Amino acid sequence: MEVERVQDIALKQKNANTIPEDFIRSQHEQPGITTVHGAVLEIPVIDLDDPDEGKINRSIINASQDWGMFQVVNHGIPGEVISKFQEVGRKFFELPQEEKEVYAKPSDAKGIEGYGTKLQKELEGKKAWVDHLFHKIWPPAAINYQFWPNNNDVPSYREATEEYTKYLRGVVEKLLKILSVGLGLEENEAKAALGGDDLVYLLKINYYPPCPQPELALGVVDHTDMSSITLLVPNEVQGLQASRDGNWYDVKYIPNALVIHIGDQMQILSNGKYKSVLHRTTVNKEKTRMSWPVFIEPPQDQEVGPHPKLVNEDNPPKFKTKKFSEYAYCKFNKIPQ
Ligand SMILES: O=C(O)CCC(=O)C(=O)O
Ligand SMILES: [Fe+2]
Repeated sequence: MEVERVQDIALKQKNANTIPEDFIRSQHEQPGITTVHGAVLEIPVIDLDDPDEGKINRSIINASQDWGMFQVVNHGIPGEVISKFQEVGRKFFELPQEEKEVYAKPSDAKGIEGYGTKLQKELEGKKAWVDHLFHKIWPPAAINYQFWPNNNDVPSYREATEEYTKYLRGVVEKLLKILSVGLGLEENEAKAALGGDDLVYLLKINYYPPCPQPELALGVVDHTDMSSITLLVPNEVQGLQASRDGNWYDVKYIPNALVIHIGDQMQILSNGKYKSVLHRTTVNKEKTRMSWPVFIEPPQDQEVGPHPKLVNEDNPPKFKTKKFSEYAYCKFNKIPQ
């Protein structure tokens, strides 16, 4: 095995009560110092079953401009569909290490699908307290089943994940329509400009083992998602934080709610009207935190830029138009866009 998994490091450190040096963040990042506690500001929670549709639409549009993040409840995905989907993901991470390694991202493979741990070089010398499994879940032609835990390793993984995907697609369609109308476009125009029915749903399962010094470490470090939007379900352990005006706020855990992030491609499409949210995750001393973001991404060859109907002489484009693959390459390699 080339990379040491955080899950293994956590087991070794359990009795030491300390974390290895390369997980200790600099002071300006340490959650123990930088989190605003008892915050008055709260990320909006939106009821998708509210009889007042205008209110739902306005709340989503406002939250996307203001925070770039919100939670939705009564979204139509049954609680047991979410629980089963989460249970099979948890079962994967409970497999013996060598069985998980079968699904590891091959080091020479293009793309990011597979089981993995961020390499140090990607994080400027610091390590993040998290392992992950990435694989696509939609559309069917884009799926690589080699990265889905098979039935011998995790029974029902495929059924539970497909069931969740089916319901999630309904929520994605709904949100993209609302966001499109919020820009003054026809309801299908935002989706069409992002890749239409070729939009890729990329699942990531994050596994954050217990961390002896959670105030010094971070799970996923601060970033914006590259996606158009991201829909996420966490487990019950607090950890997600959003940044606003330079401060970090906890995103309250609400059972069965979906957390929605506006990602970079939606910010670009909207010419900056919607904000791609800066966020990060903290870890817990006793408990394992997990989360299941699904990134709704343009296909690799899709050109994305400010929508032509939103730019003119008075409103020049604030972002370049480029292929999603090129955007992703620049982001990974920290090349200015
Ligand atoms: O774990 C979470 O709640 C968020 C993770 C995240 O932001 C990511 O994986 O991009
Ligand atoms: Fe993220």
